[in-house]
Amino acid sequence: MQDDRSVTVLRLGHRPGRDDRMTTHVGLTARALGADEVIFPANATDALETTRDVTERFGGPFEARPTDSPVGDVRGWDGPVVHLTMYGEPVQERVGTIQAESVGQDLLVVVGSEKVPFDVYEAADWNVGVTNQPHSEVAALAVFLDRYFDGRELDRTFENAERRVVPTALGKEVTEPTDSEPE
Ligand SMILES: C[S@@+](CC[C@H](N)C(=O)[O-])C[C@H]1O[C@@H](n2cnc3c(N)ncnc32)[C@H](O)[C@@H]1O
Repeated sequence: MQDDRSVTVLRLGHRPGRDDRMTTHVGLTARALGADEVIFPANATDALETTRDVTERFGGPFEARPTDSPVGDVRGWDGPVVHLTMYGEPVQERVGTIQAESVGQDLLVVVGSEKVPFDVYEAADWNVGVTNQPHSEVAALAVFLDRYFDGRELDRTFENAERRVVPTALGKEVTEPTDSEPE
C-alpha cells in the first residue's frame, strides 16, 4: 500500500477447474485490501489473467505474477513470512509483533488450498490463525490484511484506473476518471 509496508500474497497450490474461482478471489482480495502483489502457481492462468485485467480497469499499482516454485519462493523469501492456517496462533495476539517486525520490509503472506507441506510451517516466521476453525483462504486473507493495516486499506485510492465506482446508497454509478481528476 502507499506507506512504509510492502505486502506480497502467495497462493500455495492450485487445482485447475476446482480452484479457479477461489484462486482468483485471493488475487482480487489481495489487490482490494492493500497488498502490493500476488504470486500464483504457474498453472493458475485464469486467476492471473483476471487479476491483471481487473487491475488494468480499476487501477493499481498492483502486480500479479506466476511462479514455478511456490514452496521455493517461501523458503527463499527475503523478508518476514506469515502463513495463514487454522492451526496457527491467534491473529489478534500476533499482529502487533508482525506489524512491528515488518516495517520497511517485504512481508509475504502465504495462503494454501489443499494440504500445505510442513516445510511451509517451518519456513514461516509466524503461523497465524484467523480463529482456529476451518474456513476459507479468502476470508482469512481479508481479516489478516484488515488487521495488519489497521483498516487504512479501506481508504486506499487506486491510480490509472479506466473506471471508478462512485459510492451510492442505491444503484450503480461508474465514472471514467479524466486526467484532471485526482485518482
Ligand atoms: C481449505 S483450507 C485447507 C486447510 C488444510 N487442512 C491445511 O492444511 O491447512 C485452505 C487455506 O485456507 C486458509 N485457512 C482456512 N481456515 C483458516 C483459519 N481459520 N485461519 C487462517 N487460515 C485459514 C489456509 O491458508 C489454508 O491453507
